Amino acid sequence: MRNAHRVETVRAAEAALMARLPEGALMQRAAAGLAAACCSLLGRVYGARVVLLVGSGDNGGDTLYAGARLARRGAGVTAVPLGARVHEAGLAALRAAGGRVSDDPFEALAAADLVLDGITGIGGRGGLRPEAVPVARAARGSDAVVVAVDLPSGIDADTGEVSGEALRADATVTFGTYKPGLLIDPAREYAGAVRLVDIGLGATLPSVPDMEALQHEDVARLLPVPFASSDKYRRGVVGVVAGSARYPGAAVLAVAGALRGGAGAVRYVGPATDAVLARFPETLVHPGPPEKAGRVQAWVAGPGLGDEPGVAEVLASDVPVLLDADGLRDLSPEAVRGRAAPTLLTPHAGEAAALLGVERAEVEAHRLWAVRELTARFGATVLLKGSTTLVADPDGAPVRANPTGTPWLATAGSGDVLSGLAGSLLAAGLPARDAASAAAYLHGLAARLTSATATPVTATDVAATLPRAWSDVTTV
Ligand SMILES: NC(=O)C1=CN([C@@H]2O[C@H](COP(=O)(O)OP(=O)(O)OC[C@H]3O[C@@H](n4cnc5c(N)ncnc54)[C@H](O)[C@@H]3O)[C@@H](O)[C@H]2O)[C@@H](O)CC1
Ligand SMILES: Nc1ncnc2c1ncn2[C@@H]1O[C@H](COP(=O)(O)OP(=O)(O)O)[C@@H](O)[C@H]1O
Ligand SMILES: [K+]
Repeated sequence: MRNAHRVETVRAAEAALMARLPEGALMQRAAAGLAAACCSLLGRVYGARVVLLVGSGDNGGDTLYAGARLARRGAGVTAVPLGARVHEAGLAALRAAGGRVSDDPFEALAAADLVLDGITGIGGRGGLRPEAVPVARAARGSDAVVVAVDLPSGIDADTGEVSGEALRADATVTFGTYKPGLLIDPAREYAGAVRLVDIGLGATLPSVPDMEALQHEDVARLLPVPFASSDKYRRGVVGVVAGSARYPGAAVLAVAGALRGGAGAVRYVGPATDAVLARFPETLVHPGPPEKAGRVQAWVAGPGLGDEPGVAEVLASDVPVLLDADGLRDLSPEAVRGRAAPTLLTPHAGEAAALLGVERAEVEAHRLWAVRELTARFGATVLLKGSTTLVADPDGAPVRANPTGTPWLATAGSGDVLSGLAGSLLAAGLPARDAASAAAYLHGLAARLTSATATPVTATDVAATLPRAWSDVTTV
């Protein structure tokens, strides 16, 4: 599991740890880890030209001490102070190691091999200040590798929001724990590849994080495995209410996802039975209504449904229900709140915006807020799709950010595959939060495996690659 903690939590844990350690020890740990990461990125340190962008706080201090370590190994290190103050002891260490200070950032950046962004860390508020903006742009425009210290300056560490300009890094070296902003777009994209440096904070951080991201081994533990005594009904039957005369393909894609999600059987209910059977003869089909179709352990309703009935009927059932696409249209919180069994909503940003009564751009800029707000209003588990898929649970468990996926997934019908897959995991008995996050993980991984050759993927490809993703996750 990759854990993330909010600034307030990090500060409290740091204070508790610092009380047990000699003064400055934590900053030295951070600087040592940062310098080591820089050495591995540079390959050859001796003679490398390194520029430090130094703000007025401790983030600048980390950067100066790391710069001093690189200077001692023969790098030519130039610090560019950008704040009203500078970490004096760090600056003295850099000078003692042979580093220099320049007030012309542009000259230094033009020749740099490596740039360290130490403008702001967890103390940063708002986007970059105007005077730092041209410097950040010059860093990005240079040939240098840009490494953000703790986090890219200008992003919001707690939410992943970016208001104004932020520095775009190739890599981020973060200390002690991930920050939520490093897991959530738009900020996540600014961070590049994130490397965590252990500074001993595990001893004082709370065991329940503020956010988390599953890894292969976590997903492997969640996925259902049949036993010798299993039969198809005990493995779970997932019912799929999807498709219409206009969108029969959505039914096929949702069933494709459902067949690969570990349920023992998939029951399709709706008008696209011919299309579904032509593609997947193993499907049990029924024209509807859902309550006449036979027993299921979970329902998926909505993909390509148009104005076809079925949503109200599945909401009236006493089993877990996943609503997607047309199943979310005009959905009232009361219809969901009154249910005894779990409900999982899987909107994309546009659907989330409609449910919240805001513009789509608002959801995209404030993804964490949007997923939490939907969860609170509907009393349901919510999977918000998009560039970073988020899963929030009404019981207040840490929000999960999905670390897999690729923008190639932004292709028609891929969401239908996801809803079938997540519904199948629900039917197999996973709690809604686990079903949603394991499904997003496998779905994103399947898309990555499919697009490994940098070619466009189709929703059908993603569904067909789900078994490879499953095996990739379970054979670590
Ligand atoms: N507290 C600790 O024990 C440790 C802290 N460490 C480092 O310390 C950092 C936090 O240090 P600070 O609390 O000093 O905070 P920062 O270094 O993040 O920055 C705070 C300073 O930046 C200014 N500032 C705020 N927003 C700005 C903006 N948008 N543009 C320009 N300047 C802005 C503030 O006026 C303040 O002077 C962490 O991110 C980490 O890098 C590490 O050394 C590990 C140990
Ligand atoms: N920019 C992006 N980066 C990564 N994944 C994305 C991006 N845009 C969309 N996705 C993913 O693609 C899928 C699209 O689902 P959805 O919007 O419901 O499409 P459809 O309705 O056509 O099936 C979701 O899993 C979503 O998370
Ligand atoms: K930084």
